[in-house]
Amino acid sequence: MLRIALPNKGRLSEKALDLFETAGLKAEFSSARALVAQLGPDFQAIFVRAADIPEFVADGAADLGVTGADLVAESGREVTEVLDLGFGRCRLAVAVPEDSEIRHPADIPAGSRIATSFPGITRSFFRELGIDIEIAPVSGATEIAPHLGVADVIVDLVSTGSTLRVNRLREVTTILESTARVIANRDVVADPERNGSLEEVVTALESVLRARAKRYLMANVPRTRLDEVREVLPGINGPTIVEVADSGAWVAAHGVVDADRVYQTIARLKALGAEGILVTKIERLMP
Ligand SMILES: Nc1ncnc2c1ncn2[C@@H]1O[C@H](COP(=O)(O)OP(=O)(O)OP(=O)(O)O)[C@@H](O)[C@H]1O
Ligand SMILES: O=P(O)(O)OC[C@H]1O[C@H](OP(=O)(O)OP(=O)(O)O)[C@H](O)[C@@H]1O
Ligand SMILES: [Mg+2]
Repeated sequence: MLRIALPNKGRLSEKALDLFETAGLKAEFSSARALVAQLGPDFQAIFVRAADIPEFVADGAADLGVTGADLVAESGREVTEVLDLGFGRCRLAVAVPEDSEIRHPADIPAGSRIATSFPGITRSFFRELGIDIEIAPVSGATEIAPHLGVADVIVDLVSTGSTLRVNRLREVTTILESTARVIANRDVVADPERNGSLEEVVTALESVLRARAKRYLMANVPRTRLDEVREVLPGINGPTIVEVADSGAWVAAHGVVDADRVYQTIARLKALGAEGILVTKIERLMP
């Protein structure tokens, strides 16, 4: 049985649980506050802080885990990244008060105090620039530090940028981009048996991610326009064409299309005389 570490709260927690559930691995808790759950028949989930997951996976306390790429980098631990989940997208940025003269990282004077909950990444970033800085460690709400006089500069996560704006801060540069990742213990990857189970989980998760980017589209189309319909609705191996009962003039065409091209595809099908167009989500998609 593989043990999977999932974030117990915060930005990644709900999306991770939802993804596993859609992939057929629903967490079964024994009680409301349980930090351990059965995950399908073959896996066990432990619920811990996202920041602790790289450590747990590197040490083998968990075989695999879901956490941010930022937290993996900050931990400095050796783990194998097996899948990019695409959500939890943010960047780790250097920011200064709006009215600061600083335009580039190189403008940051030696001796500056930098508030951050990413001391490891911040130190190595400024070491490479050859600027001596001092870290003011914080564990959240970093954006307030410059206004309290605790720091001149911050290094923190940015997604929409609204927290920076509200706190009258301006981004100077991005240190790294991050999304949620599945990471695995190196010994697990090297062990053929456990790697087999790991691959099973990854394949299931990938099938959900792939499906989320696609839609299944069905339409009744005039038989005489089938060649053109094939161009509009290419599907995986071309559209599926189904006879419509008692209708010689019409056939049904089914195909898989990119979610962001549904609108355009519908317009083109309509121009070919299509009727009864139906679009549905796909739960899982294995090529
Ligand atoms: N604004 C955001 N948009 C998208 N992803 C984010 C954002 N903030 C954080 N993340 C991602 O989620 C991860 C966990 O952040 P989260 O805020 O849930 O945890 P935390 O700050 O350690 O804990 P908490 O906020 O519960 O004290 C981050 O390391 C990052 O990968
Ligand atoms: O660019 P935005 O969309 O505004 O998002 C960025 C904010 O989100 C995160 O904080 P979170 O809400 O997790 O609070 P925290 O500082 O307590 O972790 C991050 O630390 C920023 O403060
Ligand atoms: Mg946070």
